[in-house]
Amino acid sequence: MTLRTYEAAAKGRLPGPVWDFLAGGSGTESMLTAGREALDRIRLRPRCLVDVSRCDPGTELLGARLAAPLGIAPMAYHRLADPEGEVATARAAGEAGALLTVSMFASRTLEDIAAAASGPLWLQLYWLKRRDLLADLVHRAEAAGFRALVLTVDAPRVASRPRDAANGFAVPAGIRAVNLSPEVMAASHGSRDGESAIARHSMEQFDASITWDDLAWLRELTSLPLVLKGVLTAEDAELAVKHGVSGLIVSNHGGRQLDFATSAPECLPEIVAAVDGRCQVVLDGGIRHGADIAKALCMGADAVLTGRPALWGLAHSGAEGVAGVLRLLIDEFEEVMALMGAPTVADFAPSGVALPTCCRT
Ligand SMILES: Cc1cc2nc3c(=O)[nH]c(=O)nc-3n(C[C@H](O)[C@H](O)[C@H](O)COP(=O)(O)O)c2cc1C
Ligand SMILES: CCCCC(=O)C(=O)O
Repeated sequence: MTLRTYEAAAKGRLPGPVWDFLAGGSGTESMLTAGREALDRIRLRPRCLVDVSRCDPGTELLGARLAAPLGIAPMAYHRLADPEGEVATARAAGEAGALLTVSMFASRTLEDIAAAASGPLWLQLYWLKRRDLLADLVHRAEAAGFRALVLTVDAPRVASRPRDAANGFAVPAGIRAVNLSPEVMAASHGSRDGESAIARHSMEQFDASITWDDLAWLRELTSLPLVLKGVLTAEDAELAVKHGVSGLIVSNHGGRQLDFATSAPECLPEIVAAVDGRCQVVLDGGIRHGADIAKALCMGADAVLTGRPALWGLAHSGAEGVAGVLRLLIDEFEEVMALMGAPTVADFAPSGVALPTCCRT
């Protein structure tokens, strides 16, 4: 099996509009390839005659032990890909020793997901106008043993996504964001020609007025560490650190938000430099090979998240498929460690990559 085989199988199994929702991007879809192209242009600089008879891909992220610097990015509605949804994903992530970030729009309850998980869980939030619902989710996540909150900051609204608009995409009736009340999620259901229900819902329910000052409200609710997802500039990384965040996820939202943005791998070096060790940094978007993990670590990331490949695995064969996808990435990463002369994650340094000019600070 390769990731391509999982992808082809998922495409074959899923209804066209669901596939388009998973695979698609915003605007001209320029960002579906931009980050990937930047990653491909980064070359590895291996060292030789290093003892690599034992390679240990293990690491720690916000105090949690991981089998490798790898996690699953937050994605809404895993039940689109498999009836067990996030419960299957959580089992697989636990088995692989990877982090799972659960979307606020998960299609299984936080409690069921936590019961199936044996590894660390983070909960992702969009800032809803209904702050009482955010507070409820945060408290439930704490009680269920989630380790961190991820606030997605690149989506004051869901961007225009031409495939979803053309399909009049709506979340199918049998699948719901069960952690939120049906009234608040109603606009996500019910197809209308030429319009994405997901985008309509976000215009109705997301609070697009929040600013840095509002983070204090979230921080006062909980002692869980706060991670911001979707930061793409040194300026915002600096502000985030000043506001006491514990981590940043450098991300283009898988090409689904701002079209023509600087891509996440291009921004990573400037963000790592701005943060200067004051919080953890995670790269997300287009991670498709173990070598991508090595490249991210060399540029100063602490870990990476992979998105769509987990859903391909889920559509292919449920928990087993997700575990297969994670195993592929981790096995490839271990091989890259050996061939790079980097037996531990700490051995990946800036000198391990030759960066194209687009990725330089
Ligand atoms: C189907 C789908 C649903 C997503 N849902 C969310 C979400 O609920 N919250 C969020 O912060 N990001 C969401 N994302 C973005 C991912 O977290 C991540 O940034 C992106 O998928 C990573 O790129 P990759 O798919 O190329 O690995 C979603 C992405 C996809 C493909
Ligand atoms: C309202 C669901 C939005 C999830 C999503 O598709 C994304 O963040 O890309």
